[in-house]
Amino acid sequence: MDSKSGRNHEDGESATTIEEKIVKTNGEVAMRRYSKGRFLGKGGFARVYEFSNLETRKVTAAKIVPKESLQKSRAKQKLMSEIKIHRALHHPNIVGFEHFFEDNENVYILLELCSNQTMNELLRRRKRLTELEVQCYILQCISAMRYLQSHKVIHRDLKLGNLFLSDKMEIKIGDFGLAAKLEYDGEKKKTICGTPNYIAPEVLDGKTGHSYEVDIWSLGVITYTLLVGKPPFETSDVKTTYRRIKMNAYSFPDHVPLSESSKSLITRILVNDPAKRPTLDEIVAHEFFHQGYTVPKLLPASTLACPPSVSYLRQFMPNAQQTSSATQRFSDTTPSALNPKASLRTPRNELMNTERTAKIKEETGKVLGARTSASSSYIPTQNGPEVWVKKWVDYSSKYGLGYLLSNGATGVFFNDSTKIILDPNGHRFNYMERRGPDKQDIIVQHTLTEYPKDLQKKITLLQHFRSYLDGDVKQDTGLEEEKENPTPIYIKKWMRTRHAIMFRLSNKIVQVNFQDHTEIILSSETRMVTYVNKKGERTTYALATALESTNQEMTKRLKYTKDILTHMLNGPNKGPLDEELA
Ligand SMILES: Nc1ncnc2c1ncn2[C@@H]1O[C@H](COP(=O)(O)OP(=O)(O)OP(=O)(O)O)[C@@H](O)[C@H]1O
Repeated sequence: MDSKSGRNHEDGESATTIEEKIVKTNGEVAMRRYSKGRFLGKGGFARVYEFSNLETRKVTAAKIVPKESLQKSRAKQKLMSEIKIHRALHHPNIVGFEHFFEDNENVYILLELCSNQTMNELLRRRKRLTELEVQCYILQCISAMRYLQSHKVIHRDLKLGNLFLSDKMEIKIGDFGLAAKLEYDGEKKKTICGTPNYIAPEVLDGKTGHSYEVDIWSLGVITYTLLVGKPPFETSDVKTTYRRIKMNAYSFPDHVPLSESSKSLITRILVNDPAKRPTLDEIVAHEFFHQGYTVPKLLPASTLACPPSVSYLRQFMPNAQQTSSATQRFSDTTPSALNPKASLRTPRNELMNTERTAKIKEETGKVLGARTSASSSYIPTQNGPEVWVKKWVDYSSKYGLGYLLSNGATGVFFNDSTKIILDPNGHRFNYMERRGPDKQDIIVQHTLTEYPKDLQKKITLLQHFRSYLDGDVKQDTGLEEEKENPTPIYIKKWMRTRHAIMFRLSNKIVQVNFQDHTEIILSSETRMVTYVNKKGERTTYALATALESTNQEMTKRLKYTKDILTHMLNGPNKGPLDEELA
């Protein structure tokens, strides 16, 4: 095999066509062309790009190693060994090896594309993971490690940066640059290799040689790092880290709530004598993985940015008894994961108090208004509206309006006028898009575990809004059967004025929340008005009675509501009460 690259741009970083020359068995020569796309990352010598096969359109990750870097025979040897070992491996939790070729300048290794980066980036975003997530990821690693052992392969560099995540959120072990294939069972390797934080003590010792147990050690370090947020032996210099590894000097920090079973598993694995470490089968049998609930095979993509919601966690638990205790622990171990970009999440109970809101505004400079609706603590009267907007956050400077309805559903009205409404139990959602000549909302239902790829960004945003707004609702929703809801209630329209924000719901309810915390909720169908006064007291009237009421505070706001509605329907037209309410 041979190839040549036909560059469109000289810098070699922009759009380029790479040609692979294929010599067939009958001597005929054919060309396979790839378009070199997005830069994915770089390692020691390699740069990795997205490659799409121009004929089949298949997209892969291409590791490009310049031949210049392979001049030393050791480097060449290492690359050949990586290719030889990796190409023979086929397992759902190992990065797929497609094939490799070379041209005059580079060696190209085409690998299965892992579009969700590595566990390194995941942990950077999330700070640390919940126990359920760690169980799910570690079990996938073990599945791949069992396969590696059955093929006599020691990876020798298992670390977060070599645990890739596919678009389906599967773990894929990659980078076989330091891997070794044993010739016979019981063979010991002597070469010192590995990454400082994850390196096993017997590798540092270098006397006795090492085997599969080094990967088990790294798995212990990975488990600790995912749960605690940093590696157990980490220090500012490599020598001290090595000293700590040799002395087995690590501890569990007090500020991170960890279950006894997780600590017990880590302690069992991180023992300096490799012969005393558990086997993969013993690890799987450890109580950490047997807590009376089912560990999910895969996690939703939303967990790339936010911890799984309590209602999501509940799906994996067989009965309410176990649910409450296990969910509690998951929540306790859940960090307040702030997405560095959106920074919407706040601790429970503090949600949207003035100080906190001010801080968020300061942090993001984006949130224009956020407060708890005065009605949030009120139970509707018999005649009151069935559903109203309980909390909202205006992030339309960037993405849209997020809101929580009184029935526990979370929704987003995106700036592109598409809408999402997520069921209270956090599983099913409806996506609304205005299509067709009459611009009607077309509603399509999906689940958070299965939805079209192009909705991923919107789902991540929905999760952010949900974590921010849904501080305490999830615990109240119970474990009721999920029902398909053919007519979801969601915000169809909204607007802001100087004094108020107005929502129009799909069930024709109009709600106006005023700056002074009063609210009008108007149901055109039942012709009822609910008024929430400055003290938060709520009263429901028939519309005719309300219009004739002597309660000036209410009638003024009712009139203002009418004006806003007129404004919305007829375009800008400053309401007469605008000045009065200022
Ligand atoms: N299959 C893949 N899918 C998506 N991105 C990838 C893939 N393989 C590698 N990358 C990206 O390229 C970066 C470098 O890849 P890799 O770690 O394999 O290179 P390396 O030279 O072997 O690195 P190291 O110096 O860690 O041994 C990764 O951190 C990742 O960001």
